[in-house]
Amino acid sequence: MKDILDAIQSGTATSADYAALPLPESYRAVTVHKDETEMFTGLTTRDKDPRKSLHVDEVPLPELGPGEALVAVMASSVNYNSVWTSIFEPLSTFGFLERYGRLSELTKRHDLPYHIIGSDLAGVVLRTGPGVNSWKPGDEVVAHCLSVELESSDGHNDTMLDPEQRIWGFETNFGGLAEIALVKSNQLMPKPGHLSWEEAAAPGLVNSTAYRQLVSRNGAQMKQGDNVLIWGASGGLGSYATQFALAGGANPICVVSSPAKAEICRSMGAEAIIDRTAEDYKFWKDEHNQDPKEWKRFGKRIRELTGGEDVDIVFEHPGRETFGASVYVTRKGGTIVTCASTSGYNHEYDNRYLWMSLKRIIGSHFANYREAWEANRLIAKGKIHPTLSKVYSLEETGQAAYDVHRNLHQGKVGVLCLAPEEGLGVRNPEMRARHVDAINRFRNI
Ligand SMILES: C/C=C/C(=O)SCCNC(=O)CCNC(=O)[C@H](O)C(C)(C)COP(=O)(O)OP(=O)(O)OC[C@H]1O[C@@H](n2cnc3c(N)ncnc32)[C@H](O)[C@@H]1OP(=O)(O)O
Ligand SMILES: NC(=O)C1=CN([C@@H]2O[C@H](COP(=O)(O)OP(=O)(O)OC[C@H]3O[C@@H](n4cnc5c(N)ncnc54)[C@H](OP(=O)(O)O)[C@@H]3O)[C@@H](O)[C@H]2O)C=CC1
Repeated sequence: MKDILDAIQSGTATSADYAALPLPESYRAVTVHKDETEMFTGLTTRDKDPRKSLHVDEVPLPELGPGEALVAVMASSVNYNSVWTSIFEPLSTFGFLERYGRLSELTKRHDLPYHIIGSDLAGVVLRTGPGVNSWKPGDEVVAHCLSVELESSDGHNDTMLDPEQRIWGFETNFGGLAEIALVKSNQLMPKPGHLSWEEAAAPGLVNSTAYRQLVSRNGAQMKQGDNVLIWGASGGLGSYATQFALAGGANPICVVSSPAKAEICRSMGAEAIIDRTAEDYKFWKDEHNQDPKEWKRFGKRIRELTGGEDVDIVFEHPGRETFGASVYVTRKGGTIVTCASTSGYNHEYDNRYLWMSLKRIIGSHFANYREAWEANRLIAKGKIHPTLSKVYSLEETGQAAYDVHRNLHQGKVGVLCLAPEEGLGVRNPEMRARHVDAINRFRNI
């Protein structure tokens, strides 16, 4: 592993040098263990502690198959799907690995008693399998997390519709929170040269998801002037949704839960901000009943901030706690676009406000190949910036996931894998200098 790191750090190693480097037989990786899936039984979601279930293990290097690449991972990031994996909710991810393992001889590799997690990476290609022509050892890359087989016609217009669509590092093994990762080569994209390894690894999953959800024709098709209500506007998804709204000429209405988070949104350029803690919205009177008066109070606040207008689009992901309010405050003919249910997946809303006002609910999940590429291109062009706040070591991944689970973080939380320190890997310092304030906006707050 030291030789690999030396080659990356040298800045002069050629593709042939990388190809000649021997690969280690094993590497360090963040895992959950199959024999621990019941460890939190009886605890509330909040009390399930990722620091107890996430391990750093020495694991054997997987065999490289056709169309695949092994990547030396310099940095990765924590996504909420890793939190779900670590607390074994809503399901243990070992069921996904078993199902994938039944597909073919090659996919059997994924069905193991440990799950190497992580759905983002920035690093360097070490080896490519048969049939890979676009990438070679030594290429500096990021990887998006869409894994598809593409053997069915269903996925050929929109790769997210492939019946064998999976999220790498969540529904497949050999994820990015590790020193080496196994990906399909069509997950690879060029690493933006103006970013360090940990900055480049931060946006991938959430940026691509927010792009499809808000911008793409498969999502809400946001346009100039739209009022866009963004829940968790300084969080993982929300910090990119806010940037897309601002860059696309829309008017974000940012919902956050503290003055510090409100300040981050303001510094991104948002003007309409609602602190949900300060304003103390209680959309649920008790476990079973919502309070439409609170939806109305929330809607009135939005109207105050927009000069009397309702929202064209709601960027939804909190789920059960907010969904009734989201449907209510959307304007006639508007769109609620949802990709998640952090607070519970059995949503309740008053359907009269949906059909009588001709609103639409759109389900959205990650992004297809093209959308992920376009989202990464916006990062590479400096139009959208990483929202990295804090960086942990691989050993501290449990703590990093705990921070995200407990909503103690801002934006994105990074993890150094092979990178010995922060700030390495910048290849275009001139471009970086032009954007450095925006790149650092979320740091250390
Ligand atoms: C990028 C980052 C993303 C995120 O962070 S997202 C947040 C984290 N993700 C989650 O929380 C999602 C976790 N996943 C799940 O909870 C489950 O994964 C799903 C609920 C999405 C699906 O559950 P399942 O049990 O896989 O699906 P089923 O459809 O209930 O069961 C599969 C069996 O049901 C059959 N079936 C499917 N549709 C129908 C139908 N319409 N009529 C009859 N049967 C149906 C199938 O064929 C299959 O059958 P057979 O087991 O024999 O293969
Ligand atoms: N389907 C897909 O492709 C994807 C789905 N997801 C899912 O989306 C969800 C959010 O992910 P991500 O943005 O990375 O997570 P983060 O935790 O980084 O951000 C979410 C933010 O939402 C806000 N929030 C959380 N709970 C509530 C609540 N009950 N009511 C109102 N606001 C709330 C919080 O902001 P504040 O406290 O400031 O209000 C929080 O910071 C997760 O469930 C994740 O699994 C994520 C990426 C892709």
